[in-house]
Amino acid sequence: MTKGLHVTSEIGQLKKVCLHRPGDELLNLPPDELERLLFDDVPFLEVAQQEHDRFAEILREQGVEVLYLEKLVAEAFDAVPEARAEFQKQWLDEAGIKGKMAPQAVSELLDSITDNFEYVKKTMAGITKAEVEMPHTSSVTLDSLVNTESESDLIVDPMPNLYFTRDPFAVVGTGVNLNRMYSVTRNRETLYGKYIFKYHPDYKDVSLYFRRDASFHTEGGDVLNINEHTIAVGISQRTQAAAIDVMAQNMFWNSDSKIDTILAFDIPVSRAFMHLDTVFTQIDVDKFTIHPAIMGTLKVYKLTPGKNPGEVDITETTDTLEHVLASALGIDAVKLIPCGGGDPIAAAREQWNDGSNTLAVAPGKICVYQRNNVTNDVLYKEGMELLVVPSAELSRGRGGPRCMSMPFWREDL
Ligand SMILES: NC(=[NH2+])NCCC[C@H](N)C(=O)O
Repeated sequence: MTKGLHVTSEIGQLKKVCLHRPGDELLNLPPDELERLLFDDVPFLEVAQQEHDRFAEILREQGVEVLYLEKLVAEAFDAVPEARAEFQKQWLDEAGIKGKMAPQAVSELLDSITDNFEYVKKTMAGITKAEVEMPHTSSVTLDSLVNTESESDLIVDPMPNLYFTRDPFAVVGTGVNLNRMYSVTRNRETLYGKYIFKYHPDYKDVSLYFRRDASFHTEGGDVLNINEHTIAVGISQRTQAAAIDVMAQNMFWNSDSKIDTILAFDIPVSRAFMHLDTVFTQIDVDKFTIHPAIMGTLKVYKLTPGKNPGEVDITETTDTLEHVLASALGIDAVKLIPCGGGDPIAAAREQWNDGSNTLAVAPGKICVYQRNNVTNDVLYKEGMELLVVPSAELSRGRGGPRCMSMPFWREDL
């Protein structure tokens, strides 16, 4: 199969996608730390894995090659053995390990894992105190004296949100935004992308349009590929307007990107609408599923290259969502299909469980969560072909089929 990345729409036939199979990180989720770790409940891992395996199988049945994040990182380390030590140093720096002796003890634990695939999964899972042998020499630190209440059984936090591969990086055209993420807990996830796009034989030559050491934060759930020249980006809880300025500079002026229009959608800042793709996703050439709460007039800013190198022109449009999307796609009209079929209670419930967060494998053929039966019924009646993903456990992390996938290759429309 071809090397590199190629994504110029949200709906062109999906050929390759990157997933992460939920792993032991979900066993290390302390119930009293859920909010900080951006989770709403503790999923039952075995069932979450079964559901996820079914999701992957559904994609393979559609002719999609399924890549796993953890495997890509291991392949990068297999290809360039020195990369693992470089990664480990950075991973340790960002792991938030407290105490004098603990970093060394954790490092030794990781070094004892020879197989790169097992090693990568361990760096994702988190590390408990019981797993490392701490030397008995004094390990008192000011932090351990002062913050006695923050004693945790974990030395290193798990990364429970990793199965939402949509967010740490975002493929645009033939390049990628390697994100700096909003939260400390999720920002550690971007390290895996860094090592894939630096060392993996198939992906090391792609252009980066954003970097994880940027001053502003952005996440892939906010980036929608409208066509080869246009992306939509949410200004949201997760993506700052200033991050979009950086993207525009890099895409318009400092790279091989074909993007010459960025539409910045200013959406309300809230947990339920954390990313643009929690309020709408494209499902067909002229159809989107949306959360009704976002309907009506929306502030949208259009960024395009200015006359002189390095200049970006910005205009503000205040138009309906339908008009903005139709003109971006270059078509007469788009149809917005509301989550919950217009019933406010069903809409709120099903949006909470990612009823508007669909993944198109081809125009009109979409992966949806099984539990959102009201919305799914509406989509079915609109003529969509539904690929139904079981969702009792996966949905507890607040992300749906789009959040759980990062397309690496789609056919052009
Ligand atoms: N693209 C998305 N909508 N991703 C959803 C991510 C959910 C995750 N628990 C978070 O808060 O970050």
